[in-house]
Amino acid sequence: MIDVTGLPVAAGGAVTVRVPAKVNVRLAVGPPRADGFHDLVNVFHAVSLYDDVTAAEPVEPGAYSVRVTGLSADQVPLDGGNLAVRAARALAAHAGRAYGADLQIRKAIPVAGGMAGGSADAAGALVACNELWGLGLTREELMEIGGDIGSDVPFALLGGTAVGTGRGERLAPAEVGGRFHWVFALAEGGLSTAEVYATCDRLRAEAGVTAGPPRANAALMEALRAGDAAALGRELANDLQPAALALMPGLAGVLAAGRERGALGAIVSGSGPTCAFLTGSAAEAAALAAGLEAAGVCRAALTAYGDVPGAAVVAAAP
Ligand SMILES: C[C@](O)(CO)[C@H](O)COP(=O)(O)OP(=O)(O)OC[C@H]1O[C@@H](n2ccc(N)nc2=O)[C@H](O)[C@@H]1O
Ligand SMILES: Nc1ncnc2c1ncn2[C@@H]1O[C@H](COP(=O)(O)OP(=O)(O)OP(=O)(O)O)[C@@H](O)[C@H]1O
Repeated sequence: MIDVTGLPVAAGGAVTVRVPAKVNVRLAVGPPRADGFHDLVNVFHAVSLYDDVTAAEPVEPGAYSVRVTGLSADQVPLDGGNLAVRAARALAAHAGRAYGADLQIRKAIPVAGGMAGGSADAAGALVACNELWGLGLTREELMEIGGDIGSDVPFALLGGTAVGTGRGERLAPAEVGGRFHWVFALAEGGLSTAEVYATCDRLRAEAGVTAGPPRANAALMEALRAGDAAALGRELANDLQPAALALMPGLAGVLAAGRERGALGAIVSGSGPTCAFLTGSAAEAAALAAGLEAAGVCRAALTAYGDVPGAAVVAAAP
């Protein structure tokens, strides 16, 4: 592992929180709002790819530092723009105290990949610092603070499967009747979430389409409830997919490669460019991942299952 900052590891107490990635099994996007965001019906599903966030005593009193290791660590900002640092600062401001923290992030969630890796790190920092500083805030209170950092942050705290409305920050947990097995094909490079939403608006305008309010899908919710992978595969839908494909045309070939190899469903994950494939079992997922890698259509193909719980403390040292 590479320590990209070379900062010393802080002495004293430390709390480590594990946070899952997400895939959106339905992402229905309404027209742009006056504040620049879009109303959504966003069915989040947490999957077993995790970032670990450790919060320790600050290197200097009141200071925030961050070190990042793991997958594409060199693409993650190390200044105040890091979403984990922003979240820790927001929590300290909420508490009205000048705490400071030394944050360590071990990344396994692709950066700028449409799987909410940055949001996961923000959620991890909120849970870890809440514990480190002994604040005792509830998960609901942390979700409120997290919603101001990013639309996906409250879900990273909640986990499981949930329907997000508003910007995606208002969550209602959904029932899931079984384990779903996924393959995630990682792309070279990332996509900017804001640019993908803007491209969605542009493509709709060019096609003369006026988007109505985003709508739920009863058949999808029933497939989740029944644990029926074949039915879920048929109902997967992402309104941002045409925009992601317009910005990265090669993704169409990745989706086709997964379908040809028997995936039950193939979709761009969130704002992309990661492509998600649903399969019928862990063995099918492993075979599909190997097939996609052998075909050379992606940077790497990872297997994971869902759903899994949201941000949780996995280690704490006094
Ligand atoms: C694509 C998804 O990942 C699906 O879960 C999310 O909608 C994006 O969530 P996120 O990365 O947390 O995004 P935010 O940090 O809240 O917003 C980044 C940018 O995405 C656009 N954005 C985001 C959410 C939303 N409901 N409407 C939007 O138009 C806005 O341009 C915004 O400035
Ligand atoms: N801790 C962090 N981890 C990853 N990216 C971060 C972090 N903090 C800030 N960023 C910035 O945020 C950008 C988006 O990162 P992120 O990995 O959250 O994208 P994403 O997975 O596409 O998110 P989403 O699915 O929520 O749209 C990155 O390009 C990076 O510059």
